[in-house]
This record gives sequence, C-alpha cells and structure tokens, in this order.
Amino acid sequence: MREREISQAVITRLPRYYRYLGELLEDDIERISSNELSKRMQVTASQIRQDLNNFGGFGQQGYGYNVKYLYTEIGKILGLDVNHNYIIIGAGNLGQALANYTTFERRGFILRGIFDNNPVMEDVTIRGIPVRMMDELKDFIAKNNVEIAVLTIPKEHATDVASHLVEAGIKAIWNFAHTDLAVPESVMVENVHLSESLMKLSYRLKQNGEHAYQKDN
Ligand SMILES: NC(=O)c1ccc[n+]([C@@H]2O[C@H](COP(=O)([O-])OP(=O)(O)OC[C@H]3O[C@@H](n4cnc5c(N)ncnc54)[C@H](O)[C@@H]3O)[C@@H](O)[C@H]2O)c1
Repeated sequence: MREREISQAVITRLPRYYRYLGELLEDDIERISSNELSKRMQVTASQIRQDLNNFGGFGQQGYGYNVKYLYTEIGKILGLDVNHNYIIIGAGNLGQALANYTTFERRGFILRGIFDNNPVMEDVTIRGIPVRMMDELKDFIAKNNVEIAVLTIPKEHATDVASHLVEAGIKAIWNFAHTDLAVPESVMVENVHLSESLMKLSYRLKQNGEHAYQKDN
C-alpha cells in the first residue's frame, strides 16, 4: 500500500467510510456497490469511487466492494490494526466521560491511566482505574508505553502540561483544552472543539429560518 500518495482530504474522509463499513458488517452485509454506499453516506458515488480507488482494486465491476476487505484495509491505513495506549489528564467532567466511553477500547485505544493535580482525586477510581497525581506522569508514560495523552484540563494549564508530556516522550496529544499547543513537529496534536460543531448547527438552524430565543441582554 502506497500511503504517501493518498491526499490529506481522502485521509480525513476515511474514518467516516470506516464507520459506515463497520455498520454494514454488523448487519452482515458482505458487499455493496458504490451507488448503494453513496445513498447511505450521502456522498456522490463518483466521490466514493475516486476515494476508494486510491487503495487500488477494492471494487469490482458488477460486484461492488467487499465490505470486510475494505473495512480491514481502511482500518490498517488508519492504524487501527494495532493497539494504542493512552492516558487522560484532567479527571473532571469531560475526562471522566471519555474514560467511561468503552468503545475506544474496541477500536484498539487502551486507557492505561488517568491523571489529575487535585489531591482530592487521588486514588478515586474511574472504570476501575485509579486517578494518579502528576508527579507519577513521566515514569508512567515510559513504563506503560503510552503513545497518546488526552488533555481535558483548563486551557490555562494546557501549555505547561503539554511541555511535560513532550519531555516524557509522548507521541500524540488529543487536545480538548481550548488553546493551540506549541509542541515539536514530531508530536501529533489533534484539537477537538465540540462548541465549533454546535456553532455549525446553529448556523444551519439560522439558514433554515428556525425560530430562536433572543439572548437576554
Ligand atoms: N474541546 C471541547 O470540545 C471541550 C468540551 C468541553 C469542555 N472542554 C474543556 O475541557 C476542560 C475540562 O472540562 P471539564 O468540564 O471536564 O472541567 P472540570 O473542571 O470538571 O475538570 C478539569 C479537571 O482538570 C484538573 N486539572 C486542572 N489543572 C490541572 C493540571 N495542571 N494538571 C492535571 N489536572 C489538572 C482539575 O483538577 C479537574 O479535575 C475545560 O477547559 C473545558 O473548557 C472542551
């Protein structure tokens, strides 16, 4: 597989293909045409053919796509054929919600530890995992082969914590703190802003002329 030649735009669409193909598998659907997939995903059939042609030979005239094969291959491209150890930093509302979301484990993301700097949280367990204090962070990352840190702490502390993570050899940060992190290029950062998604929804409601409650001044 020549992954280097796949464009970034295609890569960003892969998780969605992966999700839909996973649902087809759960429904015991073995093959699907690009037209059928197009209807389900609301993407044009030609976009699907173009995207999936990047991986060569997956679709066959008159047969369509072999769902299991495509799902497996896209999983490999996304690095989902191996496990990734991760930790959560910030055991508050969001950190706990993510820690309790067991579907990540099914995808191969294994929660190894949860950290916080509030002594009240020390040894509180979330899904059987004890909350640890930050002084254990560096050793823990090295000993447990942790690749990914999820940052669910207030933005004021994010820069400082990110630099500790870099020092400790973390490879990737899933950043929920609302701030851009300055880390070396070798460390991957994926920022998540749920409120931006909500704003897009608000925009669409507005375009649709939906009634909205006026804000109190
Ligand atoms: N990106 C998003 O879509 C999104 C969505 C919701 C919340 N957030 C942000 O995520 C953060 C967490 O939200 P929450 O509702 O869980 O808050 P919270 O107050 O419930 O939890 C934050 C936790 O971080 C811990 N903490 C603070 N500083 C720390 C440090 N230096 N090291 C380790 N732990 C530290 C606190 O003790 C607390 O347990 C907030 O900054 C919030 O703005 C982002």
